[in-house]
Amino acid sequence: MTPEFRSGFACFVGRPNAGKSTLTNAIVGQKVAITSSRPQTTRTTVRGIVHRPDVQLILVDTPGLHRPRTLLGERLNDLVRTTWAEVDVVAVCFPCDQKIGPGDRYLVAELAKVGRTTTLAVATKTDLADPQRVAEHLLDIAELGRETGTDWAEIVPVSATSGDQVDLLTDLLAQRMPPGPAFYPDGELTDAPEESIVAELVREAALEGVRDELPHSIAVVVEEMGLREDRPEDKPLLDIHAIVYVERDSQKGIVIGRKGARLKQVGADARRQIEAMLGTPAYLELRVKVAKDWQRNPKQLRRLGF
Ligand SMILES: Nc1nc2c(ncn2[C@@H]2O[C@H](COP(=O)(O)OP(=O)(O)OP(=O)(O)O)[C@@H](O)[C@H]2O)c(=O)[nH]1
Repeated sequence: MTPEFRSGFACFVGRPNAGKSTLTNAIVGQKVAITSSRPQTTRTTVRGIVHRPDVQLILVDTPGLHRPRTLLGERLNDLVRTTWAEVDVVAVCFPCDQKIGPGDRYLVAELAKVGRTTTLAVATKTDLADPQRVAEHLLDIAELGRETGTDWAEIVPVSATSGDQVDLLTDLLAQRMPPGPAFYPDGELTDAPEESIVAELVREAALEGVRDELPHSIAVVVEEMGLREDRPEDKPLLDIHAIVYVERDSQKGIVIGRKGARLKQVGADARRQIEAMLGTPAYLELRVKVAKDWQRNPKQLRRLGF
């Protein structure tokens, strides 16, 4: 008898910078979610899809949960909680290079309130800690489970960067998917529309090297995207017009740079990534606009897709 097909959803949660996006990418085997060394990079729920002969595992990448200070912050937290309630497995990431802290406790306690999904603990970034420290970290995670009444289905150490134990984690997640038919066609790796992937790649490039509060002020919207007409079939060109939004005039200057140098670099970096991701040469036009205090303004948030 062939085993029953399984299919379901899992998500990684954890404090900002815990390595959730990198782990999603490592499991899917292709760049799907954007990553950066800056916390709170992830804003949208991007799915990565793992296809196996007997299982389909859909990974949902959520923003970090934090104490909300703006309307955007509140919306993000709502999005996180909704995701927790809907998925089959939640995997909490605890980076090995950092001690368990109040942020982790808050998150696990909040997660315990949702209380219906299977929870796994993942000790991420094992390559950054020596074995002794990893062992201590695993004990701390177990202790946190006892404190919060969380019954970890597994505690798995992994390194997304070196790939160590990534396959094991994938197996453990896959095993916990419920029986059911596939949700997505074979071979599809993400259901994020191409426009949103492109917008995220532009945002990722724009975040490179900016400091302080500016990273949180940047949002990108793709206004128009389509294959240029009058091109020979074997030489397609994708035209993309995107807008980089900031919150204040002063930030506009920073993003554009001296004589437009920074924006040009951002465009070149993003275009390379877009071409690699979509497999088509692209022409990318970027403009920078100010959307005053968009993180606090409901109308602006809607326009920017939140
Ligand atoms: N050495 C090492 N670095 C890692 C590993 N996983 C992630 N990182 C780095 O940690 C940083 C944060 O990784 P992300 O995957 O963006 O973290 P995240 O949890 O998705 O972050 P947010 O979206 O901000 O919540 C990046 O600089 C990654 O390169 C790992 O296994 N080993």
